[in-house]
Amino acid sequence: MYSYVSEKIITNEEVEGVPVLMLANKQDLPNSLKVEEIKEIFNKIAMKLGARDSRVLSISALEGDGVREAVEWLFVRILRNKQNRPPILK
Ligand SMILES: Nc1nc2c(ncn2[C@@H]2O[C@H](COP(=O)(O)OP(=O)(O)OP(=O)(O)O)[C@@H](O)[C@H]2O)c(=O)[nH]1
Repeated sequence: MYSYVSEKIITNEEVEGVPVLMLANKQDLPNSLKVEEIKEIFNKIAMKLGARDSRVLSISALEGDGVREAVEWLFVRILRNKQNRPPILK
């Protein structure tokens, strides 16, 4: 169900070309879904995204692990987006 919904959202033509960052949170918990398992689910969706820039990162919001890397990944894409996808003024 979850992957069906996220697939419907990120393959929608209105978000075509928009980078996708999937965060595998709660990695500090022993029973959390591991990043490899999440990648397995996500890779099936990523195939439908073609050349879309996408990444799965392991984080723990509680302990802060991986948060900086995630924010930096987004920061770089936001800067690029400003040049490549300027806002449509209505
Ligand atoms: N152990 C751990 N707990 C976390 C982490 N991130 C969030 N939580 C806890 O998960 C609970 C739900 O967090 P919310 O921010 O409300 O997230 P949510 O999307 O509403 O709920 P979830 O489905 O649990 O993600 C809170 O008690 C958070 O403290 C994490 O990285 N590690």
